[in-house]
Amino acid sequence: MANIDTPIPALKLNDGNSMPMLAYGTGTAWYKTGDEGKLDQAMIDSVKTAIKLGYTHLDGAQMYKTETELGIAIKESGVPREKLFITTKIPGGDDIEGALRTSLKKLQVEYVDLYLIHHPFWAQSPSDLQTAWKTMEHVRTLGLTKSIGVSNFLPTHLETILSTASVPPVCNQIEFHAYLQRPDLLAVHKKHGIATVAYGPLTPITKASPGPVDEVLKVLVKKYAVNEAEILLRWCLDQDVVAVTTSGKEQRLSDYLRVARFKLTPREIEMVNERGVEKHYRAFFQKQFGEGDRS
Ligand SMILES: NC(=O)C1=CN([C@@H]2O[C@H](COP(=O)(O)OP(=O)(O)OC[C@H]3O[C@@H](n4cnc5c(N)ncnc54)[C@H](O)[C@@H]3O)[C@@H](O)[C@H]2O)C=CC1
Ligand SMILES: O=CCc1c[nH]c2ccccc12
Repeated sequence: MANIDTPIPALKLNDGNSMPMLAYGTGTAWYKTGDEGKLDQAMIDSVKTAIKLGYTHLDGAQMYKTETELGIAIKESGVPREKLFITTKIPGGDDIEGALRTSLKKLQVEYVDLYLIHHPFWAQSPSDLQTAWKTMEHVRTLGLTKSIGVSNFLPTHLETILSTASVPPVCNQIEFHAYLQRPDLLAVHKKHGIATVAYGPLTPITKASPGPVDEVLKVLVKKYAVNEAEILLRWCLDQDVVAVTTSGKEQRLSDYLRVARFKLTPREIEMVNERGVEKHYRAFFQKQFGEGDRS
């Protein structure tokens, strides 16, 4: 039974669909480096726990090699398909329709809610991205996904696909937290009505700890009687950014849901932002961005 007394808000997307603003991720903590066929029962149990607690937005990817586990958990949860928001991602631009059909089989669903191009770094030329985006539009028309979007795209990649797109991406899933605020990229999102979806939202208290936002977090933790993670997740939501987090610990998953119960003030968001820009930290795709790049 769901333990949410206050529902997680949803964000309206530019194609009219809605996305729950807190997601459970099946990548970090769960992705496999080895044999995809070896089932991870701990992950299945954790996804079922998350769904039981009230998570409806589940973030997957072909690259994580965990779509089969995600599919089993969804099926065993007993929650009707239409109550869930399921995302998965294709790593590159080859055979997008075939890759999506394979993902759907593993996920044991007829359609996903959101299909993303995981990153743009495989493309050799702008036309590679444009061709891939046309195929994304095609799989949406076929009804294999309700919405289409991208991940880890920079302004130049977005402008490239937008210049030939019939349907714009609903979102760009990016690393986003107090130490990687990416104002230029978010301005492009805003200009085109593209939602920002944050992965790595807890980085300031995990990989990049200690740091300059710690003092502000301490004050806000006391004021709202929650923990640091919840402040960081709420900091996303209060800037209209969807947060994708994860944990194998039921208590943490349960705690995160308290984000629905409070709001930060504009001044509190600003305080986190002001201290956050004092430090730069990128956990993912460092090689592709290059040392010290802040975009
Ligand atoms: N599109 C992309 O390229 C990427 C997408 N993702 C997606 O986002 C999801 C979440 O990514 P993360 O970086 O893991 O998000 P995150 O920054 O929310 O970190 C979650 C991790 O922090 C740990 N944690 C939580 N509270 C903690 C505490 N107080 N102390 C120490 N550790 C704590 C959790 O156990 C979990 O392992 C992934 O599972 C995946 O679905 C993640 C990375 C890249
Ligand atoms: O999506 C998160 C980051 C990432 C990029 N490549 C891989 C491969 C396997 C797991 C995670 C990732």
